[in-house]
Amino acid sequence: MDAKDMGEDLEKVLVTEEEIKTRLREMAAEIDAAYAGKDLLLVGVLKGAVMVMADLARELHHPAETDWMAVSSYGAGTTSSGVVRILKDLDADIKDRNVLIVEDVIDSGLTLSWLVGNLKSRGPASVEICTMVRKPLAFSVDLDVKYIGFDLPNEFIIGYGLDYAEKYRNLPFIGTLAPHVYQD
Ligand SMILES: O=P(O)(O)OC[C@H]1O[C@H](OP(=O)(O)OP(=O)(O)O)[C@H](O)[C@@H]1O
Ligand SMILES: Nc1nc2[nH]cnc2c(=O)[nH]1
Repeated sequence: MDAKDMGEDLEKVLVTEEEIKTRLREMAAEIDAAYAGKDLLLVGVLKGAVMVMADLARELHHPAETDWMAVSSYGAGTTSSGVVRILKDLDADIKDRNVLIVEDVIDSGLTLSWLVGNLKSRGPASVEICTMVRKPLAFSVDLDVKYIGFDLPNEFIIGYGLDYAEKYRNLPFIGTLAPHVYQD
């Protein structure tokens, strides 16, 4: 899917496919350097992180392992509540392992705050966070995010894994939707 396929539904592109590629390469280099000679388990948070995980993992030179979690936050519509439920847990035991959580977006930060606490209670050697997008609300929670693709304004974004009603995850860029899409 591309901008052409969106017709009038696309409002604007915020981050292009090329910008995502370049930034991922830079982030992968930082991660390679930080974990050189160390064990590394990438933990993707379904479903949004599928694209970041696939592209980041292939940019890494590190022979990192991958695992997945699916969580659901009880919230109405597009808001997060901070009450999180595990829908799919990790296959791996993370005791004494270096865990890097891979996310598509940190918005309120509530999902990640909960997830970091949950994973730390399992006795890992370390837990760090990598996200493609951070939004400004996340500054109000105490989250140390080591690797950030882009800081974007407080708008609802779609593409590159991010959905609206499960659609638009397969766009190669990050953008916003025209208001009529929400009203239809
Ligand atoms: O910082 P927060 O406000 O808590 O929001 C961030 C969460 O929202 C998105 O997931 P979503 O619940 O939309 O699920 P999905 O990845 O399956 O689309 C995203 O992948 C994060 O997990
Ligand atoms: N698609 C999408 N999901 C989100 N979850 C939290 N913030 C967002 C956002 O801006 N877009």
